[in-house]
Amino acid sequence: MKANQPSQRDSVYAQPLKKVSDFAFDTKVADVFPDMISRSIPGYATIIDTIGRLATRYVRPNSRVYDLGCSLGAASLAIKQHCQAEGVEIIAIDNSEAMVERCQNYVNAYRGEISVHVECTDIATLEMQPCSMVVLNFTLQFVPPEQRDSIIQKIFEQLQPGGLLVISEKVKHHDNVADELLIDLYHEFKRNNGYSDLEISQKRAALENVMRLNTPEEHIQRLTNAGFSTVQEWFRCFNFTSWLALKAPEATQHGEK
Ligand SMILES: C[S@@+](CC[C@H](N)C(=O)[O-])C[C@H]1O[C@@H](n2cnc3c(N)ncnc32)[C@H](O)[C@@H]1O
Ligand SMILES: O=C(O)C(=O)C[C@]1(C(=O)O)C=C[C@@H](O)C=C1
Repeated sequence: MKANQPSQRDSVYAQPLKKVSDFAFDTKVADVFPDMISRSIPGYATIIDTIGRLATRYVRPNSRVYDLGCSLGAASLAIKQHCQAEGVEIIAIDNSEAMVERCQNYVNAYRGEISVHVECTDIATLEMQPCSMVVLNFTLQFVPPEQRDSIIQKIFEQLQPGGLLVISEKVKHHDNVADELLIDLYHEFKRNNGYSDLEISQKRAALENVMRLNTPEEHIQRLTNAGFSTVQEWFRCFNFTSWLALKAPEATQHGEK
């Protein structure tokens, strides 16, 4: 079974709860995560597949790739499946023990040239090494907002010239009409994927304190401030979006664009 394909059905919020606790990436969530994420993020399969395809273009031979907030390793496995470059190592990081343990099992099940090193660490304190590609697929939204700038800055500094960051996020909007419409369409998407109104509202309450969203403008500003020369949205559905951010190649790094 692939880390991005439905497994056990997600029923974490199916029964009425007396008190809805903060959402956590614990064993209950990790056990149903492939089903949860594929029914909760519009375009998830496309995003994962495209991360693999981008890897074939941007991952350099004898370089590292980081998958930050890897969960069960779906992005790492897509990169491993697509990328042909030699001497590549993927470093898959997550701070949930439950995710890391299961990710290791998924990764072990796949042979191939590219090795995947799975580690349980907070990405805020992770000491990164030079790399040619970094994936932050729906991870930064769970990191305390005050830590986000320095994480993006650290990624930029460790990326080799010409390197790629793929960052996907759920976003909010300043325009209330647009924000409410996109949230409403998103809830309709969830209902169409079999979630009840109770599941949708209990999960929304659980996420309120732990998933603090930025606007697209805030994300783009943060990436630009860090030094990325190209920031391009390549996927959007409702309030879910993904950008690619490129560090300029060496020859164009000093304003010679
Ligand atoms: C929505 S999931 C990411 C999905 C995954 N990237 C994928 O493509 O399937 C967010 C993940 O980020 C992890 N996470 C949240 N904050 C983190 C942090 N500070 N350091 C490392 N991992 C973190 C969570 O444990 C969770 O597994
Ligand atoms: O906003 C929601 O209701 C979600 O379910 C979103 C979201 C996410 O964006 O990461 C939240 C938790 C799970 O990781 C899967 C999806």
